[in-house]
Amino acid sequence: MDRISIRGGHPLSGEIPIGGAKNATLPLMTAGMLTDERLTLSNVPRLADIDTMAALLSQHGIAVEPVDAEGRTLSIGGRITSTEAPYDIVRKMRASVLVLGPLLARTGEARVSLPGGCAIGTRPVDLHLKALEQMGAVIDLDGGYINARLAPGRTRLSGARIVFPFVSVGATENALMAASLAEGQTVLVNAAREPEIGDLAACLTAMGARISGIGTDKLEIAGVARLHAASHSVVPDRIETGTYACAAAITGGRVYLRGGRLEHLGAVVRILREAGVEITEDAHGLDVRRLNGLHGVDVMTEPYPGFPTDMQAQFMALMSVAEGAAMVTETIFENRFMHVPELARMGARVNVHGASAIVRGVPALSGAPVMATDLRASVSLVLAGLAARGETVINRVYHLDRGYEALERKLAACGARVERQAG
Ligand SMILES: CC(=O)N[C@H]1[C@@H](OP(=O)(O)OP(=O)(O)OC[C@H]2O[C@@H](n3ccc(=O)[nH]c3=O)[C@H](O)[C@@H]2O)O[C@H](CO)[C@@H](O)[C@@H]1O
Ligand SMILES: C=C(OP(=O)(O)O)C(=O)O
Repeated sequence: MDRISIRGGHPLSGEIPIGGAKNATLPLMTAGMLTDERLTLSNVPRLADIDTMAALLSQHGIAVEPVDAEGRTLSIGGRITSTEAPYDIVRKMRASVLVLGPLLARTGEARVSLPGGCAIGTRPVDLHLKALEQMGAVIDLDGGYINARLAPGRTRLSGARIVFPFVSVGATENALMAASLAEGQTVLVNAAREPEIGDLAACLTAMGARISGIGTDKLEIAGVARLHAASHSVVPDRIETGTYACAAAITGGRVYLRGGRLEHLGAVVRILREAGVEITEDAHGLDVRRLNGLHGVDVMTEPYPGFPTDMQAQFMALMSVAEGAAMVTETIFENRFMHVPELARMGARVNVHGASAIVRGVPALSGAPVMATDLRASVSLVLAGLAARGETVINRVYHLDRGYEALERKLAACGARVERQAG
């Protein structure tokens, strides 16, 4: 297995290109199942998760073909030939459950492996299932699979008023896609407002869907009988942007994040500024630098526009070298502090009490061999390694490859001493 080796202590300086968002691309690819015509997606990041989704779509009979040499523009299309999403693919990536709404809407049936838990939490899909049941699906769970079909006598899903008891990004996406082809009006109340939802809604609109309330927590969808071909450019990755902003800050450097957008960062900008990071925007990206010391700032993860859980680990790495203390509270996932013991091995002082961690900043971290069990935890160790004295070796690089394209090349181009070692 590959490893990443970092020799820390070099302020980053230079430019980092921000790619399209993984968490926008995955649902956008499943939206390609909503029509027999072609959906062309550009600004697609080259990531392991995108390959996994392409493999899943091809299992359903949908071809995902690169249009350009680099594979950043994908053409998605074909007729659905199988309505089964097998365990072997779904277990690799939870976002696979996003085929459920499109399969049901298009064919009236779906058999999708239950995604199961993962390192960060149990992550049930009950809200996805309830929403689809309210739209006329009959669902049972059997042998680890979700078996879904239209209720007897129905030929299409039907519009419904769906009130989510709490915010779920994935359940909002599945319901939004299903509602686009349902008969009649659907209202999604307490819908997720993440920029990736807005991006999906914009793409569906280009495909002929009738959606209002985009960007708010109440989406109204007037179902249409069919959707058609469209082209869509994927929104820039706000989590990649925030991660590299933390990289600049933790090394005391300055980077230009080409393609980064302030409007999508939500609370991250305010919190980073409070911590002593300067962020300015121009027409093409963000200039991020740390002028003086870092200060401890408390954060609590929340649905967008609050501070994202996908930035919690990176921010904790930053706080581990800030002056003073910071309380980091995780409210979205019950087990998202796996980076804490690894950061502690590098000299960070962190105490976890239930859903909160108290981080007491230290003057310096020291390099160590580390590993993590999920994507953002892994990248938080990369950030810590960039700031630490000596060498840090990060194992289980495949987690990073799920969500960070060319991580070591992007960092090395800004002066980081980082390399991938084939294992
Ligand atoms: C591919 C993708 O976009 N992944 C993101 C998406 O995951 P994902 O869509 O899985 O996250 P959700 O917003 O659905 O999860 C939020 C919370 O709701 C719970 N829940 C969710 C659905 C459900 O049916 N029942 C239930 O209890 C989850 O366990 C979690 O505690 O949003 C998360 C929260 O911003 C991010 O961390 C993930 O990076
Ligand atoms: C948790 C994440 O992804 P997923 O929902 O695909 O596990 C993430 O992107 O940080």
